Amino acid sequence: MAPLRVLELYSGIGGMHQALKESCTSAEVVAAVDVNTLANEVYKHNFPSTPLWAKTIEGITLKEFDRLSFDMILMSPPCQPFTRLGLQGDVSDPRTKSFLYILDILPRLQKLPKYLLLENVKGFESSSARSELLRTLATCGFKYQEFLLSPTCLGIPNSRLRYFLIAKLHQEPFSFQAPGQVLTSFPDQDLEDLFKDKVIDKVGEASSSLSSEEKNLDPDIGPDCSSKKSLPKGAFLFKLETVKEMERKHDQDNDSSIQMLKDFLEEENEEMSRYFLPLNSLLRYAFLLDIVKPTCRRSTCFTKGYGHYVEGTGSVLQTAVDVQLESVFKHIEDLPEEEKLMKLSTLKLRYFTPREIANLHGFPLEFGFPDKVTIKQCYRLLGNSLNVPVVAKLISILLG
Ligand SMILES: C[S@@+](CC[C@H](N)C(=O)[O-])C[C@H]1O[C@@H](n2cnc3c(N)ncnc32)[C@H](O)[C@@H]1O
Repeated sequence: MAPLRVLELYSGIGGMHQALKESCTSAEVVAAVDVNTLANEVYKHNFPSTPLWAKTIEGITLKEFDRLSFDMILMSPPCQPFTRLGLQGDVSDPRTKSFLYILDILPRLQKLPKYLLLENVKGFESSSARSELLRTLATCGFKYQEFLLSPTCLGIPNSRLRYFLIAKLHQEPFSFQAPGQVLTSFPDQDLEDLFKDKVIDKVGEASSSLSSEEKNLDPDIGPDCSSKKSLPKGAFLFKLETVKEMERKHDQDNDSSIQMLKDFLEEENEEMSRYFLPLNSLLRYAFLLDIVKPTCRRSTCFTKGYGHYVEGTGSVLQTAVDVQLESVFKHIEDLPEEEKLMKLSTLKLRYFTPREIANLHGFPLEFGFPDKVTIKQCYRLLGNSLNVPVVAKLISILLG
């Protein structure tokens, strides 16, 4: 059989392409489209033979689309119009224009693609853009299924709750299809559970199977710390964390179905010193950081501001593994600044390296960044990207 002809829209650094490879599908990406010059350079570095269209999607004509004669669309449209802490401009946000253009083009194609996969943030499921998408899919005769999934459901110690839609044309419905419901686990994960409580009955309602962190987590910005700040002082055990949050973290760290972070970490060496948190950040933000050890089985969503903004952009790593976090933070607020800093420094906190984030995202070791890309730029690009094994599994389900 001829390889599937795949069109990758909003291709960024190529997370979708990587997932397609990992899914072992016989496929060829016939065009990858993105306007971001730097992302395109990273894409080219890793997928040199793929035709890269460095232009806006709305600049591609119907004729050009038709000429590509693709069987599948993989796409991650910009998320900002749908994030909870964003302005939620939805369809009126200019960044949604290209997506609406795709929806307009789709029914007019000479040959409709057989398959479609879309990734976006949690929040998309209750947007008007999603309603438009479903309307277009119905017009064209697609069967679809929606999901809200995090890498934790594949045993990966990273929260990155994302909306996914898979759709196929003129075929039998998916065997597990749950119309009008957003599934929060993969269909082969205990089917019984799936239909008992692992669905969102009405769009936008959080399912009982999501962890409390994932229910509250802002998909792009990370946990909302402002609510913690407004809690009465007595509610904090230490580090502005509620007992409930600490229990949740403890439970996650004891969940042996999830791997330990150490499996994803680079070896500590002198080079790592550049990832240590600057002292002023330590003093200012220590109470708000999500601090994890290599033996933890969790980390919060790494966003594009990681390494630049400290608060809520992703976990930091405690490399002094024998130091007790609780003892460092005990009564620390009563200490003079210098002593506070001395205590905090004993934790040896550092940022995860871009390679470590790429590992958690499931990019293989051979995936790399051109030398000219700075660390900050790597964080930005990775923060915009996706979890490869989650998408690879969805592609397999879609084609299965
Ligand atoms: C959420 S990111 C997708 C990242 C990608 N899946 C990856 O693995 O890196 C959205 C991407 O869409 C691109 N983009 C946004 N608006 C666009 C448009 N109108 N035309 C083409 N690309 C666009 C951005 O440059 C960004 O790289």
